[in-house]
Amino acid sequence: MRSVEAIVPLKLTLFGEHAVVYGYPAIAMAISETMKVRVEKSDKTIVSSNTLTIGNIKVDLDEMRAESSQLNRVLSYVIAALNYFQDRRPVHVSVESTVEPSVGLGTSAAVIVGVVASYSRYIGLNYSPEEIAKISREIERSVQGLGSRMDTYTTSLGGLLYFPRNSDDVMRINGNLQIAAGYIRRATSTAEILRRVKRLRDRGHIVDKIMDVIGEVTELARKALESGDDSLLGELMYVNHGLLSSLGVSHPTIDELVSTARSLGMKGCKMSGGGGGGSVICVREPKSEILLESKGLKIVNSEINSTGVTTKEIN
Ligand SMILES: Nc1ncnc2c1ncn2[C@@H]1O[C@H](COP(=O)(O)OP(=O)(O)OP(=O)(O)O)[C@@H](O)[C@H]1O
Ligand SMILES: C[C@@](O)(CCO)CC(=O)[O-]
Ligand SMILES: [Mg+2]
Repeated sequence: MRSVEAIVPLKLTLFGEHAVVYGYPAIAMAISETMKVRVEKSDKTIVSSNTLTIGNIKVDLDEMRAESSQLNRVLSYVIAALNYFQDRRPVHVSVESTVEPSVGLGTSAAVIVGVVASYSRYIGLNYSPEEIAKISREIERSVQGLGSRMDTYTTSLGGLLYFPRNSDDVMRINGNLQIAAGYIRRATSTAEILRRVKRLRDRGHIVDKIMDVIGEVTELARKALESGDDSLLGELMYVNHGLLSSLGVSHPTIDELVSTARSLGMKGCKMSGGGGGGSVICVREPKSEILLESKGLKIVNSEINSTGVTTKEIN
């Protein structure tokens, strides 16, 4: 076999981001916006990507020098995913993404899941989606230091998923939600925002109280999803957004968007993912994409993806 291509869905966090890192519940959804990761036979280990901030790069990992710290940071998830495998063969890893990196859509998780899924199949391992999720979760945590299982599990397994409180379980939610989503570029990474939240939490108990309320909002949202109550779900999005804003993880443009949506009587919007800019979701209605675009957000395909990561061999 010459190569293996993985198609990985990106994800949106519906409720509970940041709090989930500390054991509170969360809800996320895999979406129809996807990333392709291809592993191909090569003489040397090379990584190329069409979307990284340093341009359309091609890097020879075997010759990459340690002092290249910018490169190291940008490629850290790909490198960690390849290094997970003891059976290291020279390959060309190419990442093709329709969205920019680090926009709150789980791009870090998608890159890892894509490499783990395609490389494992390339060397003849037959991992299940659950195994890919578990391995990818450990890789993401090893790079970021902090983080939950949410993004790696959602991009591996697909669907609308509920992550229960203080547990390693993942449950599928039997519900349907039409959402509109978009993103603005951000200057910072989720890893950096996670460190900021941790510093804030280490300074006092108020953060745990806020996260506790986020947890309660998430539980109510799960019930609203199951009963198809979009108007309650939308209200809960506004509340969750306000709580995230109080943790300092939002962004002026996004706060303004959410507050404009509320004053226009729209059902509900919130930031989604790590924050500091990045993604926004709204309960889908005729005005929602117009509002997102009017504030400069790039719209993403946000239909539900139910398959999770898939791979195919190319001969
Ligand atoms: N196309 C890509 N090619 C290679 N690496 C990528 C690509 N896209 C993202 N990454 C890696 O993921 C990092 C971004 O991860 P980060 O967690 O900050 O964003 P995100 O996963 O989109 O957001 P969130 O975690 O909030 O959902 C990049 O710095 C890079 O290391
Ligand atoms: C901010 C966070 O909760 C979601 C990022 O998409 C981080 C994590 O769960 O690992
Ligand atoms: Mg990430």
